[in-house]
Amino acid sequence: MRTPIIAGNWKMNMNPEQTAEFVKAVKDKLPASTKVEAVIAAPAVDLPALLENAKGSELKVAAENSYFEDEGAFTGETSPKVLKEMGVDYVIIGHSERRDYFHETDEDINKKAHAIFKNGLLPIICCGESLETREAGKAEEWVEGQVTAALKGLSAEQVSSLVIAYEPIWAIGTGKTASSDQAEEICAVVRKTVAKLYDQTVADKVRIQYGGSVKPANVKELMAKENIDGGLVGGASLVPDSYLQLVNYKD
Ligand SMILES: O=C(CO)COP(=O)(O)O
Repeated sequence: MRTPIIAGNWKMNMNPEQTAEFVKAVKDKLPASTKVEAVIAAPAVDLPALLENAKGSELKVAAENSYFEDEGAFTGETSPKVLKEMGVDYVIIGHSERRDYFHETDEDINKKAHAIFKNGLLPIICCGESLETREAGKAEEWVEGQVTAALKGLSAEQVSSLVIAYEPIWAIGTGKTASSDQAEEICAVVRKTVAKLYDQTVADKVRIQYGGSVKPANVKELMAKENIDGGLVGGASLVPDSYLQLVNYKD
């Protein structure tokens, strides 16, 4: 019922030429978007190359961040209104790297979610605990808190259409994947939180990704879990062959 969604998050890697090369290498080998949605989230500077080369293909395009205002004196920020005009589909918000290095708060992330919907885009909202929080036995309540704060004021219809990515910080770029059971456990908490805030119908519609050292070798096991509907993939999404193995995990 929920269409799986595998998104590469390139982070601050790749330039426009590499972006064009990548898309040319994958565009004819992607699954139908009704079977698995294949997404690439690229740095803002690469989005024109990504959009241009992905035209007419099954590839969906995401920005890695956007601001909560449409325009104005906000030096260095990216307008969600312009992202929509360009043809972008999704925007990642609340990635742990943005929370940690750029001090983004739950409130900022919530404002960004509203701005993204206002402009007709869909957010991929990230959440996830640190190793310290996990070891203190507080992962579930931490993630529940982040999800609750991010969704504040959004309608049931909006929440039904968005994506939440559970990315335990200790598993990002470390090669340490959460076991599929650990990932499933917290993804189930995310869904339960949505059910508590809205209702079970909304919770059954929201798509939940796992992120943190996802690779071709573990994608099938993760995707087999009941509450995992997709992956948000860093390192393994930078190479066409590995990206294609991920999005074609059903074959
Ligand atoms: O942060 C991530 C995706 O947003 C995960 O990165 P890695 O897949 O490189 O661990």
